[in-house]
Amino acid sequence: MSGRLASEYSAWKKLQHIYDSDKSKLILKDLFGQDPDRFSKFSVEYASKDGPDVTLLLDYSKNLITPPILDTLLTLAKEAEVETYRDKMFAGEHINTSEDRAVLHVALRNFNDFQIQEAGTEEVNSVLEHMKEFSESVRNGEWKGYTGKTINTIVNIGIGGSDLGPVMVIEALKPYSKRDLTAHFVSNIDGTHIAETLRECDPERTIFIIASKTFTTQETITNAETAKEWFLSSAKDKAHVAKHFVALSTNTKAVTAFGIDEKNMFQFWDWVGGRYSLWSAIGLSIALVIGFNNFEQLLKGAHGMDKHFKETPLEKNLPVLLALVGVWYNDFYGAQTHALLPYDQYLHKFADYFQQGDMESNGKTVTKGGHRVNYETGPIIWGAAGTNGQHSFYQLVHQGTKLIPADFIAPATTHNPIRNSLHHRILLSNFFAQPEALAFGKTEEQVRKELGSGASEALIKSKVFEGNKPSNSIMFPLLTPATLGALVALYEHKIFTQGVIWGINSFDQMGVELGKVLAKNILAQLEKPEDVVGHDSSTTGLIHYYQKYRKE
Ligand SMILES: O=P(O)(O)OC[C@H]1O[C@H](O)[C@H](O)[C@@H](O)[C@@H]1O
Repeated sequence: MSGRLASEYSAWKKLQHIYDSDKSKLILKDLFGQDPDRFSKFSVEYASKDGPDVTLLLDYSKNLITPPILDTLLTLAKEAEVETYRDKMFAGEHINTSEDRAVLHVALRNFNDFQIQEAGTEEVNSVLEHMKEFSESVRNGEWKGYTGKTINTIVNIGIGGSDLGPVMVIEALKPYSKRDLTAHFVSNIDGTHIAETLRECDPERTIFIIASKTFTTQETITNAETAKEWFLSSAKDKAHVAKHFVALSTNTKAVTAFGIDEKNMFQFWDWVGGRYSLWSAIGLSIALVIGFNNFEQLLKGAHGMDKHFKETPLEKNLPVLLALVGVWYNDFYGAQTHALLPYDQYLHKFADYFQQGDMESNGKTVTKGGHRVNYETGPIIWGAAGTNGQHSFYQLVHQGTKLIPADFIAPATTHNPIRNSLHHRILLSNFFAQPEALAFGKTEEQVRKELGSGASEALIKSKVFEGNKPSNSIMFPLLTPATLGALVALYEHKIFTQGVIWGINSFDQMGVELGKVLAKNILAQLEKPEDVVGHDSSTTGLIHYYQKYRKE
């Protein structure tokens, strides 16, 4: 994050040289054959030092690396001053330079451990206390709606970072949820989203959580106004809004202007990036659904990983290792994407969540110093829960022409050990088999032997698996709140580390602005064809097509 071009580091040049000269020798089958200890050399087990017990195993042995390559990658991290910038982040320095802000999501889950100097951090505990009181009173039925009934539904209205984190966590921690409290999430401006949700809500028993850091996001404010209108069509009296609407924001003025009482507002601060905000007041829906104690466990699990990231030498540092092997494929092998493949149905939103987390953070073309990069930055993140992906896109991962590094993630035990864990054993057998198949493939000789004489050459060729496809495997005993916290923090710090190496600012999102501005301008032109001015012929043609059919 020094803003230097990564390609100027001597370790980068060395890596390029190694790649050019040794690429053909980097064959997983051979690397494993040559070194029976490869797994123990290239795996690390993380155990939390204090707080809730969390253990995580990272096996990165199925990567196209050797000890000298890993050493050079570690040198690259040193040269890029990953440790210095990490310490700057924890110290509250304004490492988000374009917005002149600190980056302190770690302060939200700090529990007074690290010394952090930044205005607002001293208020973290009181906001947590407010979240605790509120979530408990809703959960235990003390909080009543305007007709005196208890609350059975919450609707979080927010988008991007004010939506994806809570959605992912609530899905992931379903075993801990209060089953008689339904949580809905409305994000899209498409009226269908709120209309379909409101059909399932009873105005007397629903709380709307308006989640927006800025409280200016068009989608969220429009959806919130629609929800308020819908609510008031039953409740009539505006005074009832206080029982049914709360806000999560940094913008007190806009919240009160919307009509939400300041005491129903849960504050956070500009040093919390949207995509890093699930740990803040934005996590209120999480606390409501899984209970405050479990929310706190989530935070503590993340804090354990923060400590690990902050205090562990780079060669044993999980986020750093994940980041470095990622850089190896992204920048030297030319891999365009990175797949997140959790073998846990509860983690089915994990890849969606980190699409924003990673792509909004590291999808940049200029360094902090304003230079255009001459290498690749953030990868395209995608994925789906195993085994579903196996029956759709794995064909391409196994036999397609692209190199797709992947992280396989699985819990050793399940919350649903039905049929004596039969399902889980089958799930895990796939979790073990897929990285093995990707790495080691199936040779033409094997196929020939299997098919016997008479098989056509074309058929033989089509059944060959070239192998040598890299992956990481991450395992943990069970998906608990604390484990999930650690897992999410692991990826957050991976993203940070890569951003530092690439010299970019991982904490702004200028790339989302242009479309917003153009949409605002177009909205004002939608009424009449003669208003449509200042566009290219394609955009004009599309708007005219809409105007032919519009009914309102
Ligand atoms: O929380 P809000 O201020 O409503 O922002 C919601 C989202 O919208 C923006 O366009 C950003 O790209 C996201 O980073 C942010 O999470």
